[in-house]
Amino acid sequence: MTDTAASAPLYNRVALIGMGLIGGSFSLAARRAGLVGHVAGHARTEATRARALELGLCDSVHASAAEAAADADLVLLCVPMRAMAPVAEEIAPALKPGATVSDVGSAKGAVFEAVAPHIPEGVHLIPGHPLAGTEHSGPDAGFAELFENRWVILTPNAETDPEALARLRAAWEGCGANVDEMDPAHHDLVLAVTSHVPHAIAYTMVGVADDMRRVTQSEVIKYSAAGFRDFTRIAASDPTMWRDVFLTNKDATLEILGRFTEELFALQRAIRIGDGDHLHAYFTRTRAIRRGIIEAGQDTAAPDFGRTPPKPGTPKA
Ligand SMILES: NC(=O)C1=CN([C@@H]2O[C@H](COP(=O)(O)OP(=O)(O)OC[C@H]3O[C@@H](n4cnc5c(N)ncnc54)[C@H](O)[C@@H]3O)[C@@H](O)[C@H]2O)C=CC1
Ligand SMILES: O=C(O)C(=O)Cc1ccc(O)cc1
Repeated sequence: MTDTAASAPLYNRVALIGMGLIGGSFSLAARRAGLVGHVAGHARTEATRARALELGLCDSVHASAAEAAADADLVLLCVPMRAMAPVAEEIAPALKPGATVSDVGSAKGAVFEAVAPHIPEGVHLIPGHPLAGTEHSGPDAGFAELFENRWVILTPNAETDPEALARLRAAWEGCGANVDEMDPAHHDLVLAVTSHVPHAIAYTMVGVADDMRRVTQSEVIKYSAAGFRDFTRIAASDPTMWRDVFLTNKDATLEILGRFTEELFALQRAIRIGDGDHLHAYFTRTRAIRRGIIEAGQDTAAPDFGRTPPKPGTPKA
């Protein structure tokens, strides 16, 4: 990263539309690596704008998203999924020819559908998704190390300008991420399996436990083992963000939830009829999958996916 810092920034002016966990983390990482020049930030409330300046997430703050986007070389949409379309419509007239518009939203088909109609000729739209986050939100949640050794998926298409794509890829790599490209529909299915449905399960399980708690008082929380505590962490994620994820990745989520429910019913039946062979065979298969992941060295994201931000001044590992 020292080399990058010494060279010219990849983007002279960046507009961050939304300065919460992901927008704030991108800014801290990109500024630390010298990848960006001036960062103009937009947030809806005066309190967030003031806090973002205080935390050094941006150089200037703007009450209007269009004002922040004006003259920017990169406009990064870091808002909840269903805010993408209104924001794109608002900034469209201000976009500079040759600029890149990207985003960090958790579903990719919906972003393209919502944003592309507003993007003027000569502006490059390259949707993206960092597979990194925590259950925290808002400007104080951001930290520069969030993307280190995490995947960022970009979803370009046949018309995407190769130079604009290479520059965006370099920006995320400069933030410490590994970058892959994917078709948006494939991305949405993969993420439904690996992130969206697991969140739905966590939300449901915590809801069930909460109902139980009314019967057992505090026992559910008091005696919960690590698995359930992880569920409570995930279920503490931002309700607006996750409402939007499920509503905008509807088809893939319903497809995977359907398959999940079928498997769950089969498991439920095996327990009811005492089919130990079914249970044993199922658990043997899933254990082999986990071991395969570890043996292939692909378990890099798991141990601290929801790690807490390092304290200011903590030396980098
Ligand atoms: N939280 C996570 O772990 C991850 C989130 N994402 C995606 O990143 C995006 C942002 O998420 P976070 O940074 O976690 O959220 P956040 O809640 O921390 O920040 C969102 C920002 O958007 C602003 N905002 C909300 N609605 C807006 C609107 N209608 N117009 C303008 N600004 C608006 C908020 O004021 C805030 O500054 C979402 O699309 C989410 O799906 C992607 C990867 C991980
Ligand atoms: O905190 C966790 O466990 C996460 O799963 C973070 C996360 C949330 C949403 C995404 O689109 C990507 C990553």
